Amino acid sequence: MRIGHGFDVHRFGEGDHLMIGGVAVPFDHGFVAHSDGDVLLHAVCDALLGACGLGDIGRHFPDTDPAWAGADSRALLRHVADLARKAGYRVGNLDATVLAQAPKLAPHVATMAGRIAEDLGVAVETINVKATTTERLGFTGRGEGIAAEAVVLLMREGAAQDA
Ligand SMILES: Nc1ccn([C@@H]2O[C@H](COP(=O)(O)O)[C@@H](O)[C@H]2O)c(=O)n1
Ligand SMILES: C[C@@]1(CO)OP(=O)(O)OP(=O)(O)OC[C@H]1O
Repeated sequence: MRIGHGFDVHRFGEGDHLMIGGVAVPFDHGFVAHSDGDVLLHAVCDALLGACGLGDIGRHFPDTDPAWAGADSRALLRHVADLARKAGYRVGNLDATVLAQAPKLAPHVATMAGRIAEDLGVAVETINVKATTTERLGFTGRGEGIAAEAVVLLMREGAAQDA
């Protein structure tokens, strides 16, 4: 078994929606980013890469490379899932938290979990997505941006589910 942790932050800029967990959430700002700025999927990518010992998202998709300008982070996640499979691992479970003062994310977390499950090729029960405010404290609490954390457990392909 291998454990991985991912963390990402994106600040707000102009726009009318936020991409979070592969879902376009209507909002009065967008994210400033090289890609679509999907802070949750970036944290998930980093958790998977970390568990495999494969570095981080910036190593695989440099933000200086025009190939990733405006990239759909679901495509990045599918690529990372493929790397994990090729390294001989499958996802045991994944748990993620989005730190956002606003918008309200509870109505979207089930859809986010479904999209992540689809991209990882696992059952939706394997994925848990939740949200918290930071009680108006810090940069998320001041509404300057959003952070996300993810923890993943990878199993050796062929190992029992609860091993
Ligand atoms: N952006 C957010 C933040 C939180 N929620 C939901 O509200 C619950 C309470 O949040 P606290 O920060 O007061 O713990 C939290 O458990 C989420 O269900 C949300 O939907 N969107
Ligand atoms: C995803 C990548 C690549 O487009 O860029 P951003 O969208 O800026 O995201 P970030 O989490 O800052 O870094 C990873 C990047 O390399």
